[in-house]
Amino acid sequence: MATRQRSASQSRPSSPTRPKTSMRTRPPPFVPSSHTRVPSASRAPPAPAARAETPVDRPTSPTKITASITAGVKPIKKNLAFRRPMAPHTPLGSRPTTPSSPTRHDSPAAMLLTPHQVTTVTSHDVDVSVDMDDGPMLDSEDKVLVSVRVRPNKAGDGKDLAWIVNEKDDKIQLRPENARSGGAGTAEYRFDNILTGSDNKPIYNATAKAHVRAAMEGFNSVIFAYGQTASGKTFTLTGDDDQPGIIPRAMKDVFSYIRKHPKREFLLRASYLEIYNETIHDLLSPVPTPVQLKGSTLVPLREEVFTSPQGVKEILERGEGNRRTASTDWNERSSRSHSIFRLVIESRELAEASTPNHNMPPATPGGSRLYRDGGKPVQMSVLNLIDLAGSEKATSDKERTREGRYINTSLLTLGHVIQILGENAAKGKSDHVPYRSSKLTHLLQPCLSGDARISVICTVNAAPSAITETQSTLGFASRIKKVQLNAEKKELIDTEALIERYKAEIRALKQQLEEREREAPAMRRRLSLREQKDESKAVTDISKRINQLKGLILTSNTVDDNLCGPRPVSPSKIDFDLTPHQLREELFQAKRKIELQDLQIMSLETALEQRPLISTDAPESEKDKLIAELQQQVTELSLAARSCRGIPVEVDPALDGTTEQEWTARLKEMETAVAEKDAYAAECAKALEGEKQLRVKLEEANKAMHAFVRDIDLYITGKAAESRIAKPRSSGMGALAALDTNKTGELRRSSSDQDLEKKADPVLKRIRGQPSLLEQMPEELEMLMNQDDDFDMVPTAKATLKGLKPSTADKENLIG
Ligand SMILES: Nc1ncnc2c1ncn2[C@@H]1O[C@H](COP(=O)(O)OP(=O)(O)OP(=O)(O)O)[C@@H](O)[C@H]1O
Repeated sequence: MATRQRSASQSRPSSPTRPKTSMRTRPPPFVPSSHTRVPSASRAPPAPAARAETPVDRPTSPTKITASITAGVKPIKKNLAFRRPMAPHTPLGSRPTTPSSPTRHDSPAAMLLTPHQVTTVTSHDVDVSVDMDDGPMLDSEDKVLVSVRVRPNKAGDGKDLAWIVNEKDDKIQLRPENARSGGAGTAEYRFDNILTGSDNKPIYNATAKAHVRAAMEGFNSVIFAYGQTASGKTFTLTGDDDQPGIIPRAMKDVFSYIRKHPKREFLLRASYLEIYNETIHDLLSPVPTPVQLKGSTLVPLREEVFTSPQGVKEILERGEGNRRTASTDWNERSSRSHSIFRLVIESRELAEASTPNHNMPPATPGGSRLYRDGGKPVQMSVLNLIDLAGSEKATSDKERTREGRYINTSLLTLGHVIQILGENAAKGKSDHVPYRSSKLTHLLQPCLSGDARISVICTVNAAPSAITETQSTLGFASRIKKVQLNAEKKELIDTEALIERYKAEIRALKQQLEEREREAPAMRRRLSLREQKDESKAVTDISKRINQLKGLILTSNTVDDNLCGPRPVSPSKIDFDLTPHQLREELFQAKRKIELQDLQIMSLETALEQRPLISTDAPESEKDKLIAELQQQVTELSLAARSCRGIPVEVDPALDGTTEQEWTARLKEMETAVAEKDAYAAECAKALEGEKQLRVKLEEANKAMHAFVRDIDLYITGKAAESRIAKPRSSGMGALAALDTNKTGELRRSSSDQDLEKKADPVLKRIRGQPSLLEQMPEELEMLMNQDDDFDMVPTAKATLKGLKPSTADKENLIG
């Protein structure tokens, strides 16, 4: 089974302590907190006691620093598919292979929430040609809208179907020839809609459009798909690129509705859950965490504010990526969990800025600040879009069978609850309804008990092989039709709505800004250049925050259901009916605004110089990557710093061994490099030793040569002495010169030498009888000349010595 393992490094970090900040402190960047307690779908306005932690700090403390939700969280791969890719339209009854476990795709990027989520990319391309206001109205609002969608057969001709499908009259009936094989009768079923085909647009228009509109108008609404596995629930709810399902179409309509209601402002936030094996999981949480159902409150639950179709697309994409799916015997990508996409819609009439509501009662502690501020009540509703897991028979895979048991049990409980509710409504009873028997019914309790408008799309497989399952689904559809609803609009007159908190924060920040603005001229004289820069930065940050908060609140001017991102607000027009005094006042205000903008420009320039490593609208995955890298660096540097200071370093388990692994690898690399260098050094030493030996040999050869030369000199000197006539010849011109001359065959004796020789004739005669010194060349020199081919230098030395060795002719010349 694919379980979500929570490593130490993935554990949620504790929020850092909030630093105390003075009034001059730069306000924090807007980062809604990750987990927000939400009211249950039906109990939309939270009771003050169970007040939700909201995605922002309280308006009264705009300078508080909110912890980044992703601190310490490992980045997780982002799943790029918006919707899980649908398996190719499987022929009915075909059996794809079964993998070992369901996938909870690697949780995608842990995110830093930005106020706009994603606002700049092109809007989700959904073809919704029917305007929301032109869509169908709910005819019987106290009843569940029940539709049956028949999945087309492989050929698409409806020929081999076991059911007679009458779309025109919204009837479905088992063919008589199939009645026996299914063990069922041929009773006719009638519902609000019987739909066929693969086009998702008519399905959306018939089953969901009115409910989305109701949600925008302040009613809690639920749309869910129920049916046997592989009957087309996910295809209906999510769809694919060619056929967007109910969820993307609904989101498109939400923006379309805002666009068409210029007198209201809206705040949208989304969460995405799944119930897998009776445990609720938050599909938007970067760290897989089970969500607890406390009463009707889900904790912890991540809610994300979004401001554009692209923003919600990104949320859906992430949630879809985290859903557990697996291949079963019937469906290649079977949902193994019930998934619930929740959209909280807050809206209220735009207040006329210049007309405070003086008629309202004064604010009392714990009472409504709304009246004091001239605000209007806030409508709050929840739209739940639910894709239930499919009921199924035991499969060939153990794990799938176990999941199937959980799925079937919770669906049975849902059926049971629906039956009791139907009976209670029909017979005017109030029997106990076992909502808490399963997580699904517990979660849906507020809606099922009547406080929501409900639309159910029962998907069926009309093949003869699935008659029993189809009958069971149609039975469920019939039972839920009997449930009585009593949904009412929720209007909050208190200030707990998020939209009001944002508004209050905007007011507080604006006040701060005005104060600063008033003090600005005096301050400029008093402050140093650096302080002035800081001041201007603080001012810019406040205005930035104001703009961020304003950006979260949507109006018809700021949203576009088709284009990318919010539109700029159109400039206000000049009213020529104003008196000169009023115009002067406006002019004065405009001048002040310009001054303020100058200040902002200065601060923006400073900010530009110190701009962050990554742009704020970079994809979440990049931000997460950068955060992870920086965290890694911080950890490594702090470890290094500790070890430098001699503090024993304990390896942080949160590092998950990665640093240690990295350093071990580096150490190995260095050891290899050292070993290579050692080997090279040993080779060098060996070569040096060889060189030394060569030098010794050369020195020996040198000595031998000198001895030889000395002998020659001695011989010549001796000859001169013996002649007793001439002075001895200098050794410089002695043997070597003589030998050189001799070598060229041009040994010339001077006439005076010849004379001397004649005079020394008796001595010469004596010497001639003895062996020549030249013939007495030392043996080792001879050896050296003939051996030692090992070294480069030897041939040179050898050549020199060979050059020195006189030839027989030379010797004869010399002696003779
Ligand atoms: N109306 C339809 N037209 C064309 N293809 C369809 C239709 N309904 C379902 N399919 C195809 O049938 C397959 C199974 O559909 P899907 O996954 O939506 O079933 P499911 O009811 O959600 O199953 P599970 O409960 O196992 O998750 C998909 O490949 C889907 O594309």
